Amino acid sequence: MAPISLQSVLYAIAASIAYVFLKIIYRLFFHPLRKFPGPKLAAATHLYSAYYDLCTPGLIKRLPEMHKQYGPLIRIQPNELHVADLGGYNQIFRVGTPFKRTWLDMEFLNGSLQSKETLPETRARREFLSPFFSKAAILRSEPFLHRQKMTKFLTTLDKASGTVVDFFLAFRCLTADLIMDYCFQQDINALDEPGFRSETIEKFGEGPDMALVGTHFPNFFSFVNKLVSLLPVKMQEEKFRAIHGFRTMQNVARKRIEYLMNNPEKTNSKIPTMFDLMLNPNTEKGQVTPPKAEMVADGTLMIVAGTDTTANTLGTILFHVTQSPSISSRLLSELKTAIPDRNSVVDSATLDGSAFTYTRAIVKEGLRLSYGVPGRIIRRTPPEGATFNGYFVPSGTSVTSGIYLQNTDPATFPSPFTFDPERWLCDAETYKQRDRQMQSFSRGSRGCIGINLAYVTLHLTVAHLFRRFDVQTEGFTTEADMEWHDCFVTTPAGHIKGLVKRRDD
Ligand code: HEM
Repeated sequence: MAPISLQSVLYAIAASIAYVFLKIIYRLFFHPLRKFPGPKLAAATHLYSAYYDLCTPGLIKRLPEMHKQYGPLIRIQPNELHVADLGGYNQIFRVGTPFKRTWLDMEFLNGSLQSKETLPETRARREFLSPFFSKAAILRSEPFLHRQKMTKFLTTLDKASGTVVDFFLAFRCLTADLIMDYCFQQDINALDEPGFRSETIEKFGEGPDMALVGTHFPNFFSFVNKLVSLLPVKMQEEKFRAIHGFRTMQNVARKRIEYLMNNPEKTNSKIPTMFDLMLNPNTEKGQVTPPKAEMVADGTLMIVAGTDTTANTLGTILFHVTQSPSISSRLLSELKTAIPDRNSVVDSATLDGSAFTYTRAIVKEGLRLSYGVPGRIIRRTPPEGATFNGYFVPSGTSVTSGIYLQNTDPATFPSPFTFDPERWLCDAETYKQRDRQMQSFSRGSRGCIGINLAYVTLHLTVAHLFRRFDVQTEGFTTEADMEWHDCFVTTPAGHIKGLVKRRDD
């Protein structure tokens, strides 16, 4: 083969530069989205939003300012618009929406519910899962699940009284054990690890760091993933710690599925797992058992989707409550009246009663300020296109609208960044309006399937943690530790830690 000449290399470089230049000219002056306002650099290249997402706390935090400057519908990528108002959000995410999800190749989640792009595929999978996540199903399992895990969590804290506890890890151990036990009737006993230092949880926690790299550079991300998968397993797990976390979770799910497949008589237990339901499809309804790899991916998805989100909300609540003497004393006074015996464990139905109104308001405000999945949840316009704010948006355009923006809308939530549970103690009509604006669990056909499980976990943890313990975060956790960046879920800069003291009364 003849050697490549310097001249050919120079031609290739010149051709690449010309290609990029022409592409930018096209995007700025001929692209169907050319008339939409926004920074010119964002319209010219994906690198604009990639820079803000990967090198700053996230593009999402710049969006309020950008909307103020350019209006309610702005171009934030060559082929992506961002919608600011609630009407636009509801249009994209409503029940039966024709907007398709955009899925990026992610090894551990391919085939899961979240990877389904179209509504019929989503419905088929959710039909299996929705009854499993219903409020009634979660309440049925509470004596075997939440009561036991909560008791373990509180006992460990009792033993830690007088010491500083890393609640970032403690909440993740609690939520991971709960979700795995609920979904698979097996967990990793993370709550048993001294100091809540579960190796799997710590490694798993590094997963979100890579999430936005995948969003901005999907081909590169997928290429690197494939290369990594060729390395010896030990090296993969040492050098890419999140992979070890994911594999451990996958193995727990796979083991359960294989056990049930080999012991079909066990799949009719009174408290079924999500896999029992999938392995016993209702053929009259046209249900079909998903392939094993997809069931494993769904198992992994539940842990990915439910662990950090719920733990982040608990961290947000712990920080704000412990930093405000007026909020913490009002909460404690409610809890002491409603749970006179410090050591008793009440059930979640009791927490729905009027004796716990302030506790629930705290959870609601914690959900608002922890933002769920704060950033751009990407959807594509349907073949017929769509109209936002009177402007036609052509078919196949990516449109996004972030939860962060909705949850901090100052018109609905005055002083939006202040943790103020009182805002939820309002008349029914105002509550409804604020609730409609808050999107922590998103909405519609792709809204959070784990919402009931999340609420039960949040109510029980907040009520019992604050009833039994005095936690002092001041001096151990700073505002800077709580500053988050967007990694698909919110990821705080530091760990929330606090000195735990057992209450005597
Ligand atoms: C405070 C806790 C939680 C918050 C704030 C939250 C928030 C969200 C949000 C915003 C979405 C929509 C994401 C999107 O459209 O891409 C979502 C989806 C989802 N959530 Fe949650 N979540 C929480 C807890 C849970 C729990 C406990 C589980 C299950 C164990 C769970 C399972 C899921 C699943 C499977 C989806 C994907 C649904 C689909 O694609 O159709 N979540 N969650």
